[in-house]
Amino acid sequence: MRRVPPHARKVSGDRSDRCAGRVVTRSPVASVHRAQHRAHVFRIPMRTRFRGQSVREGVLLHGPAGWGEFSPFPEYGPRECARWLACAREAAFEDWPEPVRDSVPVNTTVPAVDPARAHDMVRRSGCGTAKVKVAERGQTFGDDVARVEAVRDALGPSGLLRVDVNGAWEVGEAVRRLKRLDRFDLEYAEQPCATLEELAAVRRACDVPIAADESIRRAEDPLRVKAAEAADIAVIKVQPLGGVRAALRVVEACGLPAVVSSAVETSVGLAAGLALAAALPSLPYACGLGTMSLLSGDVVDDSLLPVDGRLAVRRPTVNYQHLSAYEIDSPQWLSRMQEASR
Ligand SMILES: O=C(O)CCC(=O)c1ccccc1C(=O)O
Ligand SMILES: [Mg+2]
Repeated sequence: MRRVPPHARKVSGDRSDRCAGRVVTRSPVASVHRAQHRAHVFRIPMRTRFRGQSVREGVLLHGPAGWGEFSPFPEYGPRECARWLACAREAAFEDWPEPVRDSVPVNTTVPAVDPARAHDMVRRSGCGTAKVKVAERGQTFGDDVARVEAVRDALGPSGLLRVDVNGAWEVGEAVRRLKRLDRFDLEYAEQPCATLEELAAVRRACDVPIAADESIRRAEDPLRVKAAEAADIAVIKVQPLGGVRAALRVVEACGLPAVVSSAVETSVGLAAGLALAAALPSLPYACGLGTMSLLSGDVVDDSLLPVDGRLAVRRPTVNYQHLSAYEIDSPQWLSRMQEASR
């Protein structure tokens, strides 16, 4: 008999009656109606603006295997959203791979805030690795240098410091800027340019290791990164890749070391990323799963907050009292989920 892994065990069975079941049927009217009973739309304010957003919204699904989160970013269309939904359904109805470790190292994520705030955020996080957002719209490269300098100061010389450019730079600009930022000793640079070809060119021209994020998360073929010699590291997000098992297959096929990273989810969504990070045969880098502190609240008791830079592997359970504080009535979200399931 197959053993049910601890994180796939049924959660707080008491309310499962009103939450179990699938959202999808052939009839849009029936399925949206049904979804209203089984899906919970949430809206949680962020502590700091991140990626131009000040709230995080999505849908939580409850099934026999546990809770799943469907929280695609606003700009994602139905085709991309289908993979995010597959991740939520896997969490609610299927099982996850067995963990091979009981904790996962994480980085703290520093949004495009001023240097004093960045310093403070890193110190409070307790993490020895920080990822700093740079190239924010409306800011200058001088702002980036000041933030990176503050974060290096907060980490001390033994800390690891990575930057995330979200594809904003041209090749020449990226090479010059990464060389300047490398004064603060960069562990790697995430998505310095938008395309694979540009990433490959930057990688050839500078010593800073390159990580691919959008080139995997938003690509038709996430495996092209390896063939294009565009990156040293693959940033892996479970929702955009269609779930824990699908993401595990991407990691295996692409053959690059993986950094499992969040999409700034509640602890329900983070738990899926944590399950992947826990199951990977090798985990040489800290993961980007330390994002709970970017949200002003959570839907579980036992929030996935790192302690001493590590997340203990577990799967927290939704607390309906916490959920009710953030639950909203949103037909738009239910139809978004509906469209993703076609
Ligand atoms: O990797 C991390 O440290 C946190 C996750 C993160 O940065 C992120 C979160 C939501 C959307 C995009 C990104 C990104 O890596 O670009
Ligand atoms: Mg990124």
